[in-house]
Amino acid sequence: MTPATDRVTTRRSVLLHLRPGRRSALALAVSVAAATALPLLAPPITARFVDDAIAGAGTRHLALIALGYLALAVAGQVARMFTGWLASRLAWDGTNRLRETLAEHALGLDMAYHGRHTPGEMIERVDGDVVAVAEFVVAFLLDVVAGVLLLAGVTVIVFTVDPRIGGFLLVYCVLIGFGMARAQRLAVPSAARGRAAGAALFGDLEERLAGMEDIRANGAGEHAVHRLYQASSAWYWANYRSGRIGVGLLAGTWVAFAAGTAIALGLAAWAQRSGAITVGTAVLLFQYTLMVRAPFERLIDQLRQYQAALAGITRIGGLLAERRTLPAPAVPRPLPDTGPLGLSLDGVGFAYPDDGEQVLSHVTISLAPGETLGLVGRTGSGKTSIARLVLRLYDPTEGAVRVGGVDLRDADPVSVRRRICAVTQDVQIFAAGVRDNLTLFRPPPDDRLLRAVLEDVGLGDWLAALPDGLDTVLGGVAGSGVSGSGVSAGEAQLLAFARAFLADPGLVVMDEASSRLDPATERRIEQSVDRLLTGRTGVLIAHRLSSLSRVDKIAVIDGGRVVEYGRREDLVADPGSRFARMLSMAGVSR
Ligand SMILES: Nc1ncnc2c1ncn2[C@@H]1O[C@H](COP(=O)(O)OP(=O)(O)OP(=O)(O)O)[C@@H](O)[C@H]1O
Repeated sequence: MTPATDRVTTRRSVLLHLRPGRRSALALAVSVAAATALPLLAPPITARFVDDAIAGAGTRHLALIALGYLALAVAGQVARMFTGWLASRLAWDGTNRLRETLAEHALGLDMAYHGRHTPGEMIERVDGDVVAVAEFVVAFLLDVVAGVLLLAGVTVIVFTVDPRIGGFLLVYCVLIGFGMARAQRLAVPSAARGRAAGAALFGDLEERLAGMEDIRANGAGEHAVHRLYQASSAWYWANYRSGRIGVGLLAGTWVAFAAGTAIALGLAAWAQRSGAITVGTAVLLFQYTLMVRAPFERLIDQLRQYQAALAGITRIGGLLAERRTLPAPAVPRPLPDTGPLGLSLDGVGFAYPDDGEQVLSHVTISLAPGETLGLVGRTGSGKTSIARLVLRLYDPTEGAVRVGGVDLRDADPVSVRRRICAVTQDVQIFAAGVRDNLTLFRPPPDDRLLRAVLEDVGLGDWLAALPDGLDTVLGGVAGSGVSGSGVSAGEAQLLAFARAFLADPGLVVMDEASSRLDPATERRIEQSVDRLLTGRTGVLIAHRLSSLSRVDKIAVIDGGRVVEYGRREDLVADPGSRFARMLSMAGVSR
């Protein structure tokens, strides 16, 4: 497929989401036709009024014509308002469908994709671009379709009244339309640059806000403000350039219209003088010439929205065309439905797709169902990367990761998400009720079970202190800059354990919290870790060597390789082992 046909296909796939139902489309077509036809009937009434007035018609007769004109004007306005209402309702229905598809698609994309795009950029795509498209669809129906129909109607009528003036109007409309189409080609890329600069600014802003605590604590405020200044300035200049093009186009059309109206008026006056038409018909022709101006002006007004929408549709299409790099298995195999799951990594090698740099090599580890493994190693050694492979956020570039005897590349993704659970140190608390925060928006089990789980992880008193119990809306982690009903870092960790207990997985991957917690919370977390690992297979990325007292096996990772691997008690008993040396250096009792 060529890039051009590719672009057409992706645009079509976006527009298909916006297609209304048959009945709505019919209602819209009728109201657009009425909103266009009614104003076209007005000039003949004015012409009649002028001719009858010149011929000396009575006041009553003229008043009736004037009333007819008024009724027509009101009916035209009503039709236009109804079209506007219907068009925006249908556009929002369509764009909501599109937003849903986009959000679902984006959530299904790999971590590799999300690593390349900031959350702010995704928000701009799923919301900003979709809004631009919605606004354009409304404008397209009201101003573009209705405008083009009106132009066609005016030309046909003027042709039948006076073919010479009709011919002039046709040439004039074609020239203006051609000029605008050329101008649009000039304007679309500059509008696209404006929106891309906007997306970059919002992406930056989102990242800075999310990292507020680190930025403040490390005195990086000045740098952050400078980056924002650069992004805002790029946005300003991109918009300034596209605005300048828009203003230039508007000025150009004004001049073209003034010239066209003057010529049409001259032609009408000449035709009337030569006796070909009446004064009323000359007024009618003049009115029709004026009518041409409004749709063209609205068209050029919409050009900016059209550019934004076209650029938006292209980017939305690009996002929809984005495919997972993790291939779906041809015949998905479910992981064992119950009980702990065995885990084996056989000769695993891995490089992140973005930079292709080898971060893991020849990693071979195996855990029987119910066994637990502690991963230790310096920062950047590859522990998190191993965890990501076990969660199938990426596929290994060499070797295989098997869970419950099933190669994760062949495993049914639904059962992978159900049977393997991650407890990370970066716990996301959603601005939602406690219930939804525990079940992650899945249908909640019985409240008694939720309370029991919270009690078990040591959050019983916390729940009792909440104003609305399980219905209390949480807003964020304390100190994260997000307002909310006080969830401390420790409580957030405990909530993550409660989530894991509710999910009841067969394999748990845990990234131990490296942040300092008070001793009481730390004890509660340790107890929760113990209970969560009981009867389950577990991989624990430990930042404190003392946490490893509970695991069966230890793998010491260095530079992406397993440099030591064995049963914990064997390694502890061997004074020459790296692990034993690490324990003595850290002063941790064995
Ligand atoms: N998304 C990514 N894209 C590219 N490279 C990455 C990515 N994440 C990590 N890396 C690189 O992979 C290597 C291993 O990182 P990893 O996060 O697995 O180490 P770690 O042992 O978990 O470190 P830490 O203890 O600091 O969390 C590092 O060199 C890191 O820079």
